This record gives sequence, C-alpha cells and structure tokens, in this order.
Amino acid sequence: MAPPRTCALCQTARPIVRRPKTGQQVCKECFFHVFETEVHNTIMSAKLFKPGDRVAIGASGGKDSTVLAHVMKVLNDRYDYGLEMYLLSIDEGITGYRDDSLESVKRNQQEYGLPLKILSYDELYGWTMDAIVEQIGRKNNCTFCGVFRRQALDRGAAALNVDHIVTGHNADDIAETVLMNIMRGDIARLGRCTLICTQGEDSIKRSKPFKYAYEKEIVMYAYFKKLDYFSTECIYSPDAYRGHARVFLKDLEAARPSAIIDIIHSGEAFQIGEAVELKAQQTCKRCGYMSSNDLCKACTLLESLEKGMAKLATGDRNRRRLDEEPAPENMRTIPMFHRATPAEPAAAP
Ligand SMILES: Nc1ncnc2c1ncn2[C@@H]1O[C@H](COP(=O)(O)OP(=O)(O)OP(=O)(O)O)[C@@H](O)[C@H]1O
Repeated sequence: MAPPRTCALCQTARPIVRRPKTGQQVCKECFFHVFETEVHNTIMSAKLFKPGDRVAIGASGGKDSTVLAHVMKVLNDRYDYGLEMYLLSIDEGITGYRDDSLESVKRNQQEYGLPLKILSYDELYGWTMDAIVEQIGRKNNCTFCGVFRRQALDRGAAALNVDHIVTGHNADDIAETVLMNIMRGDIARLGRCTLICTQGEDSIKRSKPFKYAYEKEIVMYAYFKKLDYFSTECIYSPDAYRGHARVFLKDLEAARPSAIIDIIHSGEAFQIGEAVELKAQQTCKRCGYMSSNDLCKACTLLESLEKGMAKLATGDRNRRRLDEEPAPENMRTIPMFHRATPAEPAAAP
C-alpha cells in the first residue's frame, strides 16, 4: 500500500514517521507535538506537580533522561507549571561509561540553563563501581549499583532541598518490570511497579512522566530534535534477567504494538492481598536512611565490601558467615541521612 500523502494529524504536511505507538503516519512537527502533549496529559491526570515545586530530574546522560529534561523544560514553559527544576546526576564511577555520559549532561546543562548537582558513589560510599567490580566480579554487581543509586538520588535530592525526583523510566521499562515481577512471583512489587508516583514514609517523591511513552518514540524524538545524549549500554553486564524480559517484550511489540500498554494495564489491575504487604519502614540504625531492617541495604552492602566479602552479600546462603566476620577497625560508613526541611536553605549545587 502506498504511504499516505499527508500527515494523519494536520492533514497538510508530508508524513515522515510512522508512530510506533499508534501506527499513524505523521509529520515531524505533529510528532513532536503529540509526544509532548501525551506527556503533559500524563502529568496532569496524575497531578504530579503543583506551582512552586522544586523538582530534580535524574539525569544520566542517556536517551530517556535527556529527552525527559528537554520535554520537562518545554512543558514547564509552555504550560506554566511553575516548577523550579534541577539536574541531578549520580556518578557511579564507571570509567569509559558514566564519565562520558556525564559530559553529555554537562553540555545539556549549559543549553537548558538548569543547575546541575553531581554526587558520586566515591564521595558517598568511598567505593566506585570500578572498585566494586574488582572485588565482586561482573556477576551481581547490578545489585550494588541499584541499591547505591537509589539512596544516592535521595541524598542528592535532599542536598538540593527538592522533594521530588523525576526519572526517565518509560513504558517499556515498566512493562518489563511487570513481566519480571510475574516471572519471579514477586506480587508485592508487582502492585507497586506500575505506580506513576511513589513516596515512602519520609522519603522523597519519585515519579515517571514517561510512564506511557514508548522507548521507540523517545529515541525518535531525540533523533529528530538532534538532542545530545550518550547511547552506550553499561559496560558491566546489564541485568541479565531483565534482558530476557526485554527480548520477550520486543517480540510481543512486533506482533502487536499495544502489548506494552496492555501489560502495564494488566499490572495495574492486579489486586494485592493483605498477605503480601511490604514490611513496615523504619530508619537505618547506622545512617538514618529509610529501611525495613535494622540496617538499610546500602549499609549492609557497604559493610560486605569493607570486609572484603562482597560476594557473600547478594545471596542468603552465606549471610551468617558475613555477619560473623568482625568489622574492620576503620570501616567506612555512609554519613547520616538528613532530609532538609523547606525552611532550611538548599546547599549550592
Ligand atoms: N547515574 C544516574 N544519575 C541520575 N539519574 C539516573 C542515573 N541512572 C539512572 N538514572 C535515572 O533513572 C532512569 C532509568 O535508568 P536506567 O538505568 O533504566 O537507564 P535508561 O533506561 O538507559 O535511561 P537513560 O536513557 O536516561 O540512561 C533514567 O532515565 C534516569 O532518570
């Protein structure tokens, strides 16, 4: 069938893309507009922000967060959200990967004129991912990185005195997570993973304005807008199990593009029974970060690194050996978590 001569939306210009989400043939300007408008509608229907909110954009320099920073700026100006926005980057200390992607973030910072704060694992934990991988190897290092990043983002946000972090998690990421939680039988997480906005007891709000944005459309947007981003995958073997979910999802999407949204809706529709409620939150006895045990996950993992026994930290089998090993005298610990209150002045980025 010959392609249509005019854009399905404006009926005037020549179509140049076929929207992966809907199959519509649209022109470049209409594609930008419909993509931005859908994100705006997501933000409005979830009531993510109110005027005056201070919001940190988790900026990794990759495609999703680069497009997020751009679109957040466009929408904040176009619809007068009244947000005070910051870029927040965590430097995991991965040579040849994060150092390069942070250069993209710095260039974007110049272009958008948003203040940027970079917080490194090295300054917070005394360990870079390069050093962690040296001790633990490539298997399971994602566990350390994920736990450390989550806390680092919260601490960076507290230093900026913001109470809301937005991340570039997209519809594909969320659908993959739904599949992974089903495959693992993790019903408690299944109930939470489709939420557009999460907030622990005293934690900082996190939200995902790209919850319904397809990865393919994000890539197209970045390409046609000529955005400056870093496109290499992490050199320390991305999460293998997620990789299987990703391949499976891509196959489903090829057969039926709505599969991504359908899986998200299925995840949302699950009713979570009382028996699978998450453990109650308290604060870590060592660093004050929220935790469901005496020690938070980051302190536990850091202790295992300091004892030189990090390989034992990610499985339950050898936990006892790890707990029995005395802590080294000069063991590094994470500074006390202190959430700035609105009355306090924010630290300079
Ligand atoms: N080092 C980091 N510093 C700040 N934010 C981060 C960092 N790593 C991840 N994030 C945030 O978490 C989101 C999801 O991260 P993930 O690791 O899945 O990367 P991704 O899907 O490749 O996204 P991106 O393309 O933005 O890197 C990112 O879009 C970003 O908002």
